[in-house]
Amino acid sequence: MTDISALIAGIAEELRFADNRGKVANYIPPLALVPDTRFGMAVVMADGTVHTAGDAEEPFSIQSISKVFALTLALGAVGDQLWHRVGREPSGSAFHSIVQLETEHGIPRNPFINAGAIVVCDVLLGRLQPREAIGQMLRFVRELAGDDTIAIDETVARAEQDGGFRNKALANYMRAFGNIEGEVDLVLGTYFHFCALAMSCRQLAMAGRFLMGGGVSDGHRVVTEKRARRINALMMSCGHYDNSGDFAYRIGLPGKSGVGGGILAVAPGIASIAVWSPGLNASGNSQLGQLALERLVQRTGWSVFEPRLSQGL
Ligand SMILES: NC(=O)CC[C@H](N)C(=O)O
Repeated sequence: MTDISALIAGIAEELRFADNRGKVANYIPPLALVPDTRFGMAVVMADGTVHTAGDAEEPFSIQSISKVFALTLALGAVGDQLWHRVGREPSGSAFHSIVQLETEHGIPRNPFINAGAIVVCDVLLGRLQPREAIGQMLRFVRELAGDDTIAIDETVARAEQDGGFRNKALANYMRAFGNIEGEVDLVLGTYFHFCALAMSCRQLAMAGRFLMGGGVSDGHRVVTEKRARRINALMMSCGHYDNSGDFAYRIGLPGKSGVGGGILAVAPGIASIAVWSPGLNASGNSQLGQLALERLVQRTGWSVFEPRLSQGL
């Protein structure tokens, strides 16, 4: 039996003095203030045991990782109807790219790029007021994590509302194609509040349990097994923007990153994993977070592409 606590403590120690730490995002001013020396990791095993290392209890801005929770809520609200308005293919483009929207008639490639997540928010607002949708999201992640202290960082939400010019362009552009139905400001306000959720590695790994557990978290069914499998498939193919292929190649787990430097990764049936290191690579994914996950899967054999001997292969 591998000692997971010792394993991740070892990885945290190895990466402590890494010199290629990536660059902290600065286009959202409050994110630029986070020191690049922060590093946290949390692993929740299928049996419920939790292992943490480094700054695993410190909340950080989960940013695009919220797109996983928003997608889950939207699928719950409208089911497969969602796929009329957003695709399921990797974009091969940057997270905030606009280029494909012109030739693809305002239909974003997938729900994990900004354009796709903005459409997902618009879908949620088809049934709820922004305040209700934000409240629903907060209740959802609190329940998934089993932790009522999770909050939204209003400073981050406001900073994105004050800047966020690319997101405004994306939303307006999609509105021109008829793929945003609500008021652009309200849709974006909701989107920015989702992105501004602050969670620690422990809270995030706890919240990811339903994706590890075939849709079940802590004995409660959150989504069907089929839906959990499909969300994992989207995370594998699209969770890291134009870096998704490389993430699958190196790590081999469904994962979703955010520009706050967090990554949620899922080893189905085995573990839910969160890692945080604020420095980003050129595609906007945590540089050391990916390296830490790569080392973890190399040492545990948790990649989904690993032959599972227990299944008689
Ligand atoms: N990749 C990300 O985490 C991007 C999210 C960020 N809030 C944005 O919209 O730009």
